Amino acid sequence: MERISRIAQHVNGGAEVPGGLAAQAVAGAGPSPILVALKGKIAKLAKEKSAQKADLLKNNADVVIGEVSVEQCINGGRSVKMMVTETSDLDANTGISYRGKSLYECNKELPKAPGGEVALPEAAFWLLLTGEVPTDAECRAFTEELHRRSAVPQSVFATLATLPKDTHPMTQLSVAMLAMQPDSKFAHKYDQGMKKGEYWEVALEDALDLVAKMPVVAAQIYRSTFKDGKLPAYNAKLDWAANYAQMLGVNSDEKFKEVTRLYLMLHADHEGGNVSAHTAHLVGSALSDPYYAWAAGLCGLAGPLHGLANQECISWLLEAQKDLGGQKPTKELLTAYAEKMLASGKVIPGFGHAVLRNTDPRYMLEREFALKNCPDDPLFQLVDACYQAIPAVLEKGGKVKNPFPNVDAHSGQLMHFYNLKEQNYYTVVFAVSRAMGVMAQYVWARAVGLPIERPKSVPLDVLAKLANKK
Ligand SMILES: CC(=O)SCCNC(=O)CCNC(=O)[C@H](O)C(C)(C)COP(=O)(O)OP(=O)(O)OC[C@H]1O[C@@H](n2cnc3c(N)ncnc32)[C@H](O)[C@@H]1OP(=O)(O)O
Ligand SMILES: O=C([O-])CC(=O)C(=O)O
Repeated sequence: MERISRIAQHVNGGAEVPGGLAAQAVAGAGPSPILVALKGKIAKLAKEKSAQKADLLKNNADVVIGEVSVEQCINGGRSVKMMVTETSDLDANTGISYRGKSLYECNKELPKAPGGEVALPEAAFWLLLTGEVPTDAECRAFTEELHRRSAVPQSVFATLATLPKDTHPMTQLSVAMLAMQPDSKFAHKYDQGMKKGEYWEVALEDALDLVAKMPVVAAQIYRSTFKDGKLPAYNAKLDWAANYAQMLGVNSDEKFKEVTRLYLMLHADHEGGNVSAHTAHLVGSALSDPYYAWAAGLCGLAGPLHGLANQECISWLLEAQKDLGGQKPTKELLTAYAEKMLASGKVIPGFGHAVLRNTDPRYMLEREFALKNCPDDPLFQLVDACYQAIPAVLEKGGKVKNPFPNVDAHSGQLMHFYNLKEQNYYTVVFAVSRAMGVMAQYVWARAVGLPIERPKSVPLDVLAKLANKK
C-alpha cells in the first residue's frame, strides 16, 4: 500500500498517467495484463531453454568446445567460451545482435514513437526479455508498465544529497543503486525462503523496477550536479527514452528525444563478456539481488577502457578541436595529430575493441543519424575526419588488433550537439541504456538456473609449469 501511494505521489507530481493497462494496475487491479503477458512469454521460452540446458548437460557434458592458450589465460580470456548469455550475441565483424536480430534489423523492425524513425529502446528490452518483437500495442503497454514502476523512494535522493557535489556522476549512480537495494523484491523473497523455480519471476520484478527508475535517478543526478537541482516533471505520456530526455531539461527539440531513443536502443546489450555485464552476471550468480549486481556492473562501466571511453572521447575531441585552432579538420591534419598522440604512448579513445574487428555498427547507425541531422556541426566534421584518418594510423602502428571506431567515438558528439555538454555525465546515459541488457541477462540467468560462477585462476609459476609440459 505504501509503495502504491509513493507511486501515485510521484505520478501526480508529474504529468497525468495515460488511462491504459498500467494505470489500471496503479488503481489496485493487480498485475497489469502486459505484465501477465510478459511473464507468460518468458515462462514459455524458459521451459524450452531449460530443457535444452538439461539435454546438453545430460548428453553432451563432456564435449570439449575449445582450448585455452597461455595467451588467452594471461590476456583476459579473449574468445574463451565459458559462459552462457541468452539475450544477445556478438559477431566480430557484424557486431551485436539482440536475440538474433542485428541492430539495423532492430532499428527497422521494432516499434517506433508516433512520428519517430528510430526504434524504441523499451521495445529492445522486450525483445531481449522475450525473444520476440513486440507489437505496437504491447510496446505501448510495456512503456506504461515502466512508468507505473518509476517512483524513486525519497531516501535515494536524500542519500545522493549527502555526497559532495563534485562526486563523479557514475559514483552517484552506483550509490543510488545501492540506496535502492533495500526495496529489492528478490532479496526480500529470498529471505522468506523463495524456491529456485520462483527466482526469475521475482528477479523480473526487480529488473522492471530498476529499469523504470533509472531515468529518474539519472536525470536527478544531472540536474543536481550541473543545474539547479530541480527535476522537470515526469511525463508519463512520453515513451521511456523521450521522458528521460525531457527530464534532463537541456533541449525540448523532438530530435533530442529521437537521438536519445537511438542511443538507448543501441547501447542496451553487448552479450555477456563485456566488463559491466560480466561483473553484474558474476555478482548475480551469488544470488546477490539485481540492485547489487548492477551497482557492481556500473563500477566496471565507469572504467576508461569501457563505458567511460565516451567521456574520454568527447574530451579528446574538444582538445583536438582546440589544438587545431580553427583549422577545418581534414584527414591529413587528423593523421598527423593521431600519429603524434600514438607516439607519445597515449590511447586514442573510441578506437579499438576487445572483440569487434570491424567498425562498430552502433557507430555507423549514429553516423547515419548525424549525416542526416547535423552534417554541418563542426564537432561532427571532426568526428568524420577521425573516421577517415585514425584507422590507418592505428593499423600502421602495428599492434592494435582492431583499428576501427567503436560507438564511443561518436555518441558524445551527438549529445554535445543537442546541448548535453557535461562530459562527466555521458557514461550515465550509457548506463541507463545498458541496465536493460544486464537486467534481461540477470532474469535469464535465473530462468535457466545458471550456477554460481567460479572459474579457475592460476599463478604465473603454475602457468609456466603447464606451458612447459606441452
Ligand atoms: C563500449 C565499450 O566499452 S567499447 C571500448 C571503449 N574503449 C575505448 O575506446 C578505449 C580505447 N581502446 C582501447 O583501449 C582498446 O582498444 C580496448 C580496451 C577497447 C581493447 O583492448 P585490447 O583487447 O587489449 O586491444 P588490442 O588487443 O588491440 O591491444 C593491443 C595493443 O594496442 C593498444 N591499443 C588498443 N587500442 C588502442 C587505441 N585506441 N589507441 C592506442 N592504443 C591502443 C593496446 O593498449 C595494446 O597495447 P599494449 O600491447 O602496449 O598493451
Ligand atoms: O563488448 C565489450 O567488451 C565492450 C562494448 O562494446 C560494450 O560493452 O558495449
